[in-house]
Amino acid sequence: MALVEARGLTKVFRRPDKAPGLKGALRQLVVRRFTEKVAVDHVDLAIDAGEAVAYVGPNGAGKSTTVKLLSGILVPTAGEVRVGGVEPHRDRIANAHRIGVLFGQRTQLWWDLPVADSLDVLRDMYGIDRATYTRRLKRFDEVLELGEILPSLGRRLSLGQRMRADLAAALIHGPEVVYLDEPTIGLDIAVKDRVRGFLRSLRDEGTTIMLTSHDLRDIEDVCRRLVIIDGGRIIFDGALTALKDEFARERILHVETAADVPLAAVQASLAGATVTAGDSPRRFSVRFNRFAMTAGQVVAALAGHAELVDFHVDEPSIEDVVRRVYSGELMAR
Ligand SMILES: Nc1ncnc2c1ncn2[C@@H]1O[C@H](COP(=O)(O)OP(=O)(O)OP(=O)(O)O)[C@@H](O)[C@H]1O
Repeated sequence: MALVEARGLTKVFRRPDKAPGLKGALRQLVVRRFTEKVAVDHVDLAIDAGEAVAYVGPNGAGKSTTVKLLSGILVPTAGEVRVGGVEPHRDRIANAHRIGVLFGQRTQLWWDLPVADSLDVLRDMYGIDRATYTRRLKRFDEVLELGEILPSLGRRLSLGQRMRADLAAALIHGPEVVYLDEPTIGLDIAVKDRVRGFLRSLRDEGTTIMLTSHDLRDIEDVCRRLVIIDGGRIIFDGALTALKDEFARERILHVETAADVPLAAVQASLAGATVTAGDSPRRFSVRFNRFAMTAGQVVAALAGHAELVDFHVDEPSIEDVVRRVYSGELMAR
């Protein structure tokens, strides 16, 4: 059985529909009207222990709502959810010991306490023994340079410092599953890299990770599986490489020639490809389907028009591919 399991998981929010002003308020007292928003719509998800899954989608897609359902903060409107066999919203305490949650936009540190005290409160709450606590803090310090921020009050931290402290707070009890929402937002490049390395090591030690990020480097570095949600529904669930392989048919050959070349003639010799002018008459690019023709064939066709000075082939980035799945241009599933 998967460690995290959701079947037909659905969350509908009801918001009172109130017209503005006193009249609207009075009318609402008499006839209560609501607008319903289906934030998560029949989501099926199974995550095995030790998997690292990226959970991505455009703004408002339903990512945070899913994480809140999985962490027991919200009660599902319909469907089932289990983490390690426990229904998170029914057994919040058992679930809290098992999971770690980081919401990039919110903190779980106490504003008026030094970070060290916040972590100490968590140590007490989770009943972590001193030796384990000290070992974990040492490790966090190595990766997150926690030592320097331990004496600072929660409210004095910069965004980057807060994120590092919050990561420590989310992981101090050694959770089996961690839900991380934008864990590298606001961090400088060097710290981002270290956090990613740290998440990879957690994954390799068997921690299950569900990662939400708009930074596709986070995803590529940490996760092998990608789940894309849009409009509350899962529109892709598979290996990152499968997404790339399935959809990244496109290759772009960038060319520089020794002499000006009439692009219409180039286009005519490359049926099925698209030729686009570059920033000079001797530079252009050819977009082609790598399953229909090879880069070698394209180069051979171009060599018939002019001497090639330089060329290189680009493949679409995963960011590009995901963007196209969102936009409906590439249909997955
Ligand atoms: N408490 C709530 N009451 C009413 N509607 C809500 C509530 N929480 C979320 N929604 C709506 O549900 C939808 C999904 O929101 P959610 O926060 O899960 O999206 P998200 O994918 O996490 O977006 P983002 O990337 O912007 O954080 C949105 O349309 C949002 O407005």
